[in-house]
Amino acid sequence: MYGVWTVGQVRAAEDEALARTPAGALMRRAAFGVAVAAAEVLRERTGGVRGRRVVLLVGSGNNGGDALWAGHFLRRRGVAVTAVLLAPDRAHVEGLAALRRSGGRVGIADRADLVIDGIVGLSARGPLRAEAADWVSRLAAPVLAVDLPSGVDPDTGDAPGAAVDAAVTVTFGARKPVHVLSARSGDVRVVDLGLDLPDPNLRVLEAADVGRAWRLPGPADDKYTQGVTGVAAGSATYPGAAVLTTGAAVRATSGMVRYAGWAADEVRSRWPEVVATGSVADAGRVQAWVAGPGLGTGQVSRDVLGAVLGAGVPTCVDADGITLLARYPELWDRRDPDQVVVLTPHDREFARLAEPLGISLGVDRVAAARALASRLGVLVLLKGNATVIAEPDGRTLVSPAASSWLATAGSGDVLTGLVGAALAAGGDPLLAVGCASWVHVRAGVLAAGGAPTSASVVVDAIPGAVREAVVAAGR
Ligand SMILES: NC(=O)C1=CN([C@@H]2O[C@H](COP(=O)(O)OP(=O)(O)OC[C@H]3O[C@@H](n4cnc5c(N)ncnc54)[C@H](OP(=O)(O)O)[C@@H]3O)[C@@H](O)[C@H]2O)[C@@H](O)CC1
Ligand SMILES: [K+]
Repeated sequence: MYGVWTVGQVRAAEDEALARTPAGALMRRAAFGVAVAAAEVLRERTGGVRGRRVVLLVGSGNNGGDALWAGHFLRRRGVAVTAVLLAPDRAHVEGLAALRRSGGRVGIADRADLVIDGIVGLSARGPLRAEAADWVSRLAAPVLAVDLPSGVDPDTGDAPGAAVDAAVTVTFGARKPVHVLSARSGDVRVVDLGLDLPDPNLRVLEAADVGRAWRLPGPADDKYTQGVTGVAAGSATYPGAAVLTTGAAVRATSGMVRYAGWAADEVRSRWPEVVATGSVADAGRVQAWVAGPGLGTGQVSRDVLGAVLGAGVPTCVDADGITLLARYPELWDRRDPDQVVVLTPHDREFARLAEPLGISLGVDRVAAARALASRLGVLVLLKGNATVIAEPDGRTLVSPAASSWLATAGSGDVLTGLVGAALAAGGDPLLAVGCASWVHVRAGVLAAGGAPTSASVVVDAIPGAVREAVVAAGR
């Protein structure tokens, strides 16, 4: 698990560190880290360092100062360095002097093996200004971003205009939200500045965390004790949603999965291990229900959702289930107040539910997810390229922006099944949902293997993803 801190938190910690270190020392440490990473990228991409060409895009602040100092360190390793000053009269004085001392040039960029983006860092506000945006839109070489990709908001990951698409970002002291919320950050490396940081604002699960938390069968377990997942999904029109949601739960645990709904025949024929019935009332005992994918929004679907919410176990509500909750808020009265409810909306479903409550999605997805979680007293998993999982008390996990292979039909149904299985297995619901999301992302990557994939293949990749996590945890 690693933490993510807001710009405000990092600034405060940096101020304290600046006060106890000699002037310029933190910047040189940061810039040295940039130079080391740049040399690595040059070696990986061109086979060497000496004689390679690096262009620095230098803005008016300390981010530009970092780039200039990094240019100075790269010059010492025989790299040809050219600095493009976007605000020549405000360029960092010591950094520019150091670059010039070591033989770096200032001028117009020509061909580059690597561009170092020092346009703007933590003081970034709004879209890039015209000249910077123009440079960014013409970039052809791979980019190493200093602290964060310019053009992306540090706290929300939003890119309101032209923005750097970094291969690598070297950040300082701590990861900030941009590094997990925007895929434009590329591969993120952190240079330690010895900052004294408070509790993180967000947390990110890693393979070993998931492997430690995932429920594995022990010698005393049978099919019931590992947590039975109930699935109320699918309809005559959408039997596939039932098959995918149920399948994800089947693949995620060795315990039992029950299905209740109109697609019982389809589910049985694809997953013979599932106990399938026509209604929630006949389904038998489960430790968690999932409801919603392909369920429909008619009166019967409404009754199904009410039955699930009142069943006295944790519930995950997705897709049509969310639409029903938005349309018929009285369904909340059916909820067992002692049981956790997880909602897994995409943006439109989020808006359907949140806007009547005065909560809009906007660019700050973390704030929006937290607001809805707190307002409804539920756990909200807001799907997106980066997935945000917020609890009513504010604890928040993020599954970082990664590959887009999971943007495929039925992918959400798979996630719902995984969440159900993780909830049924017990433990801290936030951790359970975070683990389900991690497995979903990883299964998506394994299923794709660099080429287009589909939800059924993602379902089949779930055991491989769980195995990776379990191995990482040394179990
Ligand atoms: N503090 C520390 O301990 C350490 C800090 N370090 C480094 O300092 C960085 C923060 O530096 P910083 O605060 O000097 O500002 P920075 O981000 O370079 O911005 C420069 C100026 O750009 C402008 N600008 C704003 N928005 C813009 C836009 N959209 N498009 C174009 N321009 C825009 C705005 O100037 P304005 O023109 O508005 O006057 C702003 O002042 C941090 O990210 C890290 O790299 C490291 O050395 C480690 C130690
Ligand atoms: K930058």
